[in-house]
Amino acid sequence: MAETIAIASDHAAIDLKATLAQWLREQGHEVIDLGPATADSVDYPDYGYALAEAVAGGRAARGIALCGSGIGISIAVNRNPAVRCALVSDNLSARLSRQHNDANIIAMGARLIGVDTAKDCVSAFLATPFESGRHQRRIDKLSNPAFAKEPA
Ligand SMILES: O=C(CO)[C@H](O)[C@H](O)[C@H](O)COP(=O)(O)O
Repeated sequence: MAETIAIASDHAAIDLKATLAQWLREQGHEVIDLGPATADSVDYPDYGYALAEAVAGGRAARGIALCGSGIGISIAVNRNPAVRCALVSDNLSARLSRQHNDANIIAMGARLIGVDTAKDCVSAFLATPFESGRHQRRIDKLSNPAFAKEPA
């Protein structure tokens, strides 16, 4: 199913961002590229916050966050309470981010994984449904920490 997908990076992942954006468009998805547009050094929070807002505000159904390791931009987007971003590095972690965590953004590190692995992660992220059930209860606790219980 074609979706609107927002994508953002820092300078370290600009080539991977362009490759994934083109590949997703070839599959019929609408891609909102939130930048950066050049390889000049930038700060990942600037782009991560814009990506989080695009997904949280409904402009995009899902998001892809990229930086050198994926760590910095995943921290940035997860500061938005409507975001559940998972840092993934293979097909299984991408699938689990959907099945168990209902992730609406995945983050990947362009300096850590290759293009084929990144595409595999994105394919799994887009194709895998949320399993709900017990996982919904846990996600509810992420949305509202007041639902959480004192650990026994
Ligand atoms: O956030 C990161 C590390 O946790 C990312 O890998 C960044 O892309 C990285 O810090 C950028 O580093 P650079 O030396 O400024 O290219």
